[in-house]
Amino acid sequence: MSNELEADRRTIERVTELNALLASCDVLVTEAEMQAIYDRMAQEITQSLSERLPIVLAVMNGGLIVSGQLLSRLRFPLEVSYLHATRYRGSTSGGALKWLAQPDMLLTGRDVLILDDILDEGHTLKAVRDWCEAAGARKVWIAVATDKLHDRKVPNMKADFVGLSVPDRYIFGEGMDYHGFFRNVAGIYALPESH
Ligand SMILES: O=P(O)(O)OC[C@H]1O[C@H](OP(=O)(O)OP(=O)(O)O)[C@H](O)[C@@H]1O
Ligand code: HPA
Repeated sequence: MSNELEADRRTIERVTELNALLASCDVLVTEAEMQAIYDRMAQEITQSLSERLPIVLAVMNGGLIVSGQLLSRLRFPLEVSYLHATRYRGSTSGGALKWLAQPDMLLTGRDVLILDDILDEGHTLKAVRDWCEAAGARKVWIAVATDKLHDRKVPNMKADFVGLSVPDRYIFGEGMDYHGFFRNVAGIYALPESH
Protein backbone atom coordinates (compact mmCIF):
# COMPACT_ATOMS: atom_id res chain seq x y z
CA MET A 1 0.00 0.00 0.00
CA SER A 2 1.33 3.50 -0.84
CA ASN A 3 2.18 5.83 2.04
CA GLU A 4 -0.73 8.07 1.07
CA LEU A 5 -3.25 5.19 1.11
CA GLU A 6 -1.86 3.97 4.42
CA ALA A 7 -2.23 7.49 5.91
CA ASP A 8 -5.83 7.67 4.61
CA ARG A 9 -6.60 4.28 6.14
CA ARG A 10 -5.23 5.38 9.52
CA THR A 11 -7.23 8.63 9.38
CA ILE A 12 -10.47 6.75 8.66
CA GLU A 13 -9.69 4.32 11.48
CA ARG A 14 -9.14 7.22 13.90
CA VAL A 15 -12.39 8.95 12.83
CA THR A 16 -14.29 5.67 13.35
CA GLU A 17 -12.68 5.18 16.79
CA LEU A 18 -13.48 8.74 17.90
CA ASN A 19 -17.09 8.51 16.68
CA ALA A 20 -17.52 5.21 18.53
CA LEU A 21 -16.03 6.68 21.69
CA LEU A 22 -18.33 9.70 21.51
CA ALA A 23 -21.34 7.42 21.11
CA SER A 24 -20.29 5.49 24.26
CA CYS A 25 -19.96 8.61 26.45
CA ASP A 26 -22.54 9.94 28.91
CA VAL A 27 -24.28 13.20 28.00
CA LEU A 28 -24.16 15.31 31.16
CA VAL A 29 -25.58 18.50 29.67
CA THR A 30 -27.38 18.99 26.37
CA GLU A 31 -26.70 21.74 23.85
CA ALA A 32 -30.04 23.41 24.74
CA GLU A 33 -29.23 23.30 28.45
CA MET A 34 -25.84 24.91 27.76
CA GLN A 35 -27.48 27.73 25.82
CA ALA A 36 -29.71 28.49 28.83
CA ILE A 37 -26.65 28.34 31.11
CA TYR A 38 -24.78 30.87 28.94
CA ASP A 39 -27.86 33.15 29.03
CA ARG A 40 -27.91 33.06 32.82
CA MET A 41 -24.14 33.56 33.15
CA ALA A 42 -24.26 36.53 30.76
CA GLN A 43 -26.99 38.14 32.89
CA GLU A 44 -24.92 37.68 36.04
CA ILE A 45 -21.78 39.06 34.40
CA THR A 46 -23.76 42.01 33.04
CA GLN A 47 -25.06 42.83 36.53
CA SER A 48 -21.55 42.95 37.95
CA LEU A 49 -19.53 44.39 35.08
CA SER A 50 -21.69 46.44 32.69
CA GLU A 51 -20.34 49.70 34.12
CA ARG A 52 -16.73 48.60 34.69
CA LEU A 53 -15.38 48.70 31.11
CA PRO A 54 -13.65 45.34 31.65
CA ILE A 55 -10.87 43.67 29.73
CA VAL A 56 -12.13 40.18 28.91
CA LEU A 57 -9.42 37.55 28.52
CA ALA A 58 -10.16 34.20 26.90
CA VAL A 59 -7.95 31.39 28.23
CA MET A 60 -6.92 29.44 25.14
CA ASN A 61 -7.64 26.84 24.01
CA GLY A 62 -10.43 25.64 26.28
CA GLY A 63 -11.93 29.10 26.77
CA LEU A 64 -12.46 29.65 23.05
CA ILE A 65 -16.03 28.34 22.76
CA VAL A 66 -17.19 29.71 26.12
CA SER A 67 -15.79 33.11 25.16
CA GLY A 68 -17.62 33.08 21.83
CA GLN A 69 -20.85 32.07 23.53
CA LEU A 70 -20.62 34.62 26.34
CA LEU A 71 -19.13 37.59 24.51
CA SER A 72 -21.96 37.84 22.01
CA ARG A 73 -24.40 37.92 24.94
CA LEU A 74 -22.60 40.79 26.72
CA ARG A 75 -24.21 44.01 25.44
CA PHE A 76 -21.97 46.61 27.11
CA PRO A 77 -18.58 48.19 26.35
CA LEU A 78 -15.60 45.91 26.92
CA GLU A 79 -12.26 44.98 25.38
CA VAL A 80 -11.23 41.46 24.41
CA SER A 81 -7.91 39.67 24.29
CA TYR A 82 -6.56 36.23 25.13
CA LEU A 83 -3.85 34.31 26.88
CA HIS A 84 -2.72 30.72 26.55
CA ALA A 85 -1.69 28.74 29.61
CA THR A 86 -1.86 24.97 29.47
CA ARG A 87 -1.05 22.12 31.84
CA TYR A 88 -2.92 19.15 30.37
CA ARG A 89 -1.53 19.46 26.81
CA GLY A 90 -3.70 16.80 25.18
CA SER A 91 -3.58 14.52 28.22
CA THR A 92 -6.38 13.67 30.66
CA SER A 93 -4.26 14.52 33.71
CA GLY A 94 -2.56 17.82 34.51
CA GLY A 95 1.17 18.58 34.73
CA ALA A 96 3.25 21.73 35.10
CA LEU A 97 1.62 24.90 33.80
CA LYS A 98 3.19 26.29 30.64
CA TRP A 99 2.49 29.82 29.40
CA LEU A 100 2.30 29.91 25.62
CA ALA A 101 0.99 33.49 25.35
CA GLN A 102 0.62 36.20 27.98
CA PRO A 103 -2.03 38.93 27.73
CA ASP A 104 -0.88 41.73 25.45
CA MET A 105 -2.92 44.50 27.09
CA LEU A 106 -2.12 46.93 29.87
CA LEU A 107 -4.19 45.69 32.83
CA THR A 108 -3.25 48.45 35.30
CA GLY A 109 -6.30 49.65 37.24
CA ARG A 110 -8.71 47.65 35.10
CA ASP A 111 -11.37 45.11 35.93
CA VAL A 112 -10.33 41.89 34.18
CA LEU A 113 -12.73 39.08 33.40
CA ILE A 114 -11.12 35.69 32.71
CA LEU A 115 -13.20 33.24 30.66
CA ASP A 116 -12.46 29.52 30.68
CA ASP A 117 -14.17 26.19 30.17
CA ILE A 118 -13.39 24.50 33.47
CA LEU A 119 -12.16 25.10 36.98
CA ASP A 120 -10.78 21.68 37.84
CA GLU A 121 -7.95 21.68 40.42
CA GLY A 122 -7.58 25.41 39.89
CA HIS A 123 -3.84 25.62 39.19
CA THR A 124 -4.36 27.23 35.79
CA LEU A 125 -6.79 29.91 36.91
CA LYS A 126 -4.82 30.65 40.08
CA ALA A 127 -1.70 31.30 37.98
CA VAL A 128 -3.72 33.44 35.56
CA ARG A 129 -5.35 35.42 38.39
CA ASP A 130 -1.96 35.94 40.11
CA TRP A 131 -0.45 37.10 36.81
CA CYS A 132 -3.25 39.64 36.24
CA GLU A 133 -3.03 40.92 39.80
CA ALA A 134 0.75 41.29 39.51
CA ALA A 135 0.13 43.22 36.27
CA GLY A 136 -1.92 45.73 38.29
CA ALA A 137 -5.52 44.71 37.60
CA ARG A 138 -7.99 46.49 39.92
CA LYS A 139 -10.05 43.31 40.27
CA VAL A 140 -9.88 39.94 38.58
CA TRP A 141 -13.17 38.16 37.93
CA ILE A 142 -13.37 34.55 36.81
CA ALA A 143 -16.15 32.96 34.77
CA VAL A 144 -16.13 29.25 33.96
CA ALA A 145 -18.66 27.08 32.19
CA THR A 146 -17.98 24.20 34.59
CA ASP A 147 -16.63 23.71 38.12
CA LYS A 148 -15.55 20.16 38.94
CA LEU A 149 -16.63 18.85 42.33
CA HIS A 150 -13.79 17.29 44.36
CA ASP A 151 -11.52 18.13 47.27
CA ARG A 152 -8.31 18.64 45.26
CA LYS A 153 -8.81 22.39 44.61
CA VAL A 154 -6.02 24.88 45.13
CA PRO A 155 -6.90 26.66 48.42
CA ASN A 156 -9.17 29.72 48.00
CA MET A 157 -9.73 29.06 44.32
CA LYS A 158 -13.30 29.91 43.37
CA ALA A 159 -14.91 31.36 40.27
CA ASP A 160 -17.21 34.39 40.46
CA PHE A 161 -19.51 33.08 37.73
CA VAL A 162 -20.11 29.35 37.26
CA GLY A 163 -22.21 27.68 34.59
CA LEU A 164 -22.67 24.40 36.44
CA SER A 165 -20.93 21.98 38.78
CA VAL A 166 -19.81 18.73 37.20
CA PRO A 167 -18.92 15.39 38.79
CA ASP A 168 -15.33 14.27 39.27
CA ARG A 169 -15.00 12.62 35.87
CA TYR A 170 -13.08 13.55 32.72
CA ILE A 171 -15.44 15.67 30.65
CA PHE A 172 -15.31 17.28 27.23
CA GLY A 173 -17.30 19.43 24.81
CA GLU A 174 -17.98 23.20 24.88
CA GLY A 175 -14.25 23.87 24.41
CA MET A 176 -12.93 21.00 26.53
CA ASP A 177 -10.94 18.38 24.69
CA TYR A 178 -10.28 14.69 24.80
CA HIS A 179 -6.71 14.23 23.46
CA GLY A 180 -7.17 17.37 21.40
CA PHE A 181 -10.55 16.34 19.95
CA PHE A 182 -14.20 17.15 20.69
CA ARG A 183 -13.74 20.82 21.72
CA ASN A 184 -16.33 21.58 19.02
CA VAL A 185 -18.92 19.22 20.51
CA ALA A 186 -21.99 21.10 21.77
CA GLY A 187 -23.08 20.02 25.24
CA ILE A 188 -20.98 18.33 27.89
CA TYR A 189 -20.01 14.66 27.79
CA ALA A 190 -18.20 12.42 30.28
CA LEU A 191 -15.91 9.54 29.37
CA PRO A 192 -17.35 6.17 30.42
CA GLU A 193 -16.24 5.37 34.00
CA SER A 194 -14.47 2.26 32.62
CA HIS A 195 -12.33 4.25 30.14
O1 LIG B 1 -8.06 23.73 37.05
P1 LIG B 1 -6.95 22.97 36.34
O2 LIG B 1 -6.75 21.60 36.93
O3 LIG B 1 -5.68 23.75 36.24
O4 LIG B 1 -7.48 22.67 34.87
C1 LIG B 1 -8.25 23.59 34.13
C2 LIG B 1 -7.52 23.99 32.87
O5 LIG B 1 -7.23 22.83 32.10
C3 LIG B 1 -7.65 23.03 30.76
O6 LIG B 1 -6.65 23.60 29.99
P2 LIG B 1 -5.48 22.71 29.36
O7 LIG B 1 -4.29 22.68 30.24
O8 LIG B 1 -6.05 21.39 28.93
O9 LIG B 1 -5.08 23.54 28.07
P3 LIG B 1 -6.00 23.75 26.78
O10 LIG B 1 -7.11 24.66 27.20
O11 LIG B 1 -5.09 24.37 25.78
O12 LIG B 1 -6.50 22.39 26.39
C4 LIG B 1 -8.82 23.99 30.90
O13 LIG B 1 -9.05 24.69 29.70
C5 LIG B 1 -8.43 24.89 32.04
O14 LIG B 1 -7.72 26.02 31.59
O1 HPA C 1 -12.25 17.15 32.83
C1 HPA C 1 -11.59 17.85 32.01
N1 HPA C 1 -11.84 17.80 30.70
C2 HPA C 1 -11.17 18.54 29.78
N2 HPA C 1 -10.19 19.37 30.10
C3 HPA C 1 -9.89 19.48 31.40
N3 HPA C 1 -8.98 20.27 31.98
C4 HPA C 1 -9.05 20.02 33.28
N4 HPA C 1 -9.99 19.11 33.56
C5 HPA C 1 -10.56 18.75 32.39
